[in-house]
Amino acid sequence: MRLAARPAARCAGRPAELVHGVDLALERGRVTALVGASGSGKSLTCLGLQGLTPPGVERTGGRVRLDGAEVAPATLPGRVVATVMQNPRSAFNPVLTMRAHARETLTVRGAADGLDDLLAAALAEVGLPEPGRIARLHPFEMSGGMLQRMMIALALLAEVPFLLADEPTTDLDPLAQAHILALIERLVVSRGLGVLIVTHDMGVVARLADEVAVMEAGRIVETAPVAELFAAPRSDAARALLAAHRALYPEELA
Ligand SMILES: Nc1ncnc2c1ncn2[C@@H]1O[C@H](COP(=O)(O)OP(=O)(O)OP(=O)(O)O)[C@@H](O)[C@H]1O
Repeated sequence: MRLAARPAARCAGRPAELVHGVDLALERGRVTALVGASGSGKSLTCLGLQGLTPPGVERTGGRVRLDGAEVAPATLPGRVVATVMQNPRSAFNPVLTMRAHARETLTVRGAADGLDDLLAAALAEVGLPEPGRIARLHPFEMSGGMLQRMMIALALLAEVPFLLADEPTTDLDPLAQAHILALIERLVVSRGLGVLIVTHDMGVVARLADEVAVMEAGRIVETAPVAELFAAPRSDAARALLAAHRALYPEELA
C-alpha cells in the first residue's frame, strides 16, 4: 500500500507559502525520515498530509492518493494514519482513562467489542505490562515514555497502515528513546507499518530510515535512500545536517 501526498500551507491571509506543495510518498513496511532545520516545515507537512493545520495556518493544497486513488485527507486520521508526537501529553484528553481512549479509537474503527482483550494485546505489544492497571490510568498518572507507548498502542488498535511520528523521542530520556525506536523498528517488520519519522537526529535516521527527504524553507530539496544520503549528500541542507551531527558525535557515521 502506498500513500502519496502533496501538502501545501501558508500563513492565514498572507501570500507567502510556508510549505510549497511537497511530494511525499510512504510505503507499507518502509521508514521515510523527514529531516531539516528548525522551521523548515516538517511539522506542517506532517499535519497537512492529514488535512490538518494549526491555528493561523491555512492549507493551500494537499491532494492525497492511496494506492493511486484520491482520498480526502480529513478521512485519514484514525483510519489510515495514526500520529505519535513529540509531546504525547497534549494528544490525550486529560479527563479520560487509557481505557476510554482505547474505546474511542476502536469506535472509529467500528470495532468496540472485545475492548479489554484488544487493549491488553496492544499494551503487551508495546511493552506496557499490567493492562488492568494501565487501563485505569489518566494521562497525568503516566510518564512521557509510557504515553508514547500508549500512542503507539492506540495506533495498533486502530489497525492503521501508516504511522506519522513527529520527533517521537525528543522529550524522552535515552533509555526510553531507545525503547521507542526499537518498538517502531519492530512494528515496521511485524505489522508492515509504513512510517514517516520527523527527526533532527541523524543517528535515528541512520538506524531506522530506508529513505530520507530533506526539507529547507518549506520545500523538499533532496530525497535519497539513506545510505546514498550519508555517502554523498547533494543538497546544502543535507550536508549541513550531516556536518552538524558529525561534529557532535565524531565517533559515529565515520
Ligand atoms: N501556527 C502557526 N502560525 C504561523 N506560522 C506558523 C505556525 N506554525 C508554524 N508556522 C511557521 O511555519 C514554518 C514551518 O514550521 P514547522 O513547525 O512546520 O517547522 P519544523 O521544521 O517542524 O520545525 P521544528 O523542527 O522546530 O519543529 C515556520 O516558519 C513556522 O514559523
